[in-house]
Amino acid sequence: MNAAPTPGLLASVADLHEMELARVGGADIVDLKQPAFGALGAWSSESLTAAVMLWNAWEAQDVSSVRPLLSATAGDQPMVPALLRAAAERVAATGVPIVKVGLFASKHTNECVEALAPLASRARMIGVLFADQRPDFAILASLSRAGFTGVMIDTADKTAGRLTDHFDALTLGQFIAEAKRHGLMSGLAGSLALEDIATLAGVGADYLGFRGALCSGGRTGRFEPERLAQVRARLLAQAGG
Ligand SMILES: O=C[C@H](O)COP(=O)(O)O
Repeated sequence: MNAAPTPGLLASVADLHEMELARVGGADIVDLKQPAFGALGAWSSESLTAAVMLWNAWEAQDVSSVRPLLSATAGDQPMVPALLRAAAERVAATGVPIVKVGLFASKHTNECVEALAPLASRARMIGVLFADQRPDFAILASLSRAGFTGVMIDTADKTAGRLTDHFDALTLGQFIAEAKRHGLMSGLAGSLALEDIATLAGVGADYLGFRGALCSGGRTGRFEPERLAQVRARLLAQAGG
């Protein structure tokens, strides 16, 4: 059986300076998230607009290297269809190419996904599930029907352990296989640490997402280029087998 391809590295950043550090450090996806505002804390529209301008400038400045993808989180929103749609549309309106929307535990998840379908037809949307909220993976079919680009598992309560404390590699591999079956790009995140890479690099995810592991002083602390370099080196070393 062929080994799973090496997952890409998603680095969540809290400001434009960290955005540059993530690019220089080789992140494959630069994810605009304000960790001080929760699991999927959102940047302001003005900051997102500036980030899109910087991202476009990268394209113009350096055509030799591959520009990282750019995503942004829509905030820890209540699972009310109209509110979730408005939050996602605000982010998409700034020109950010990939919008990450948190699907927190709720009886209204399917309604929320349906409410996002019109936006998913014109913007690349990623639905974020939360391992510490025991998500129902049946939602993957709804995300696919609604036109979502991808799905990821993260953790909502950053004091309640890492992703690998909630799901083992076998379960995560089944989630990834189900996402692929539904044509969804897949990501794993949730207080991931260096030592999680060996466990997760082979489960077939398209990317692994990091924030806490990239910072000194925890996820709301200082982004450290050396930490990003360590995570990237560990990922690439896993590729080498
Ligand atoms: O999508 C990736 C998340 O930003 C991971 O953040 P975290 O390391 O604080 O759980």
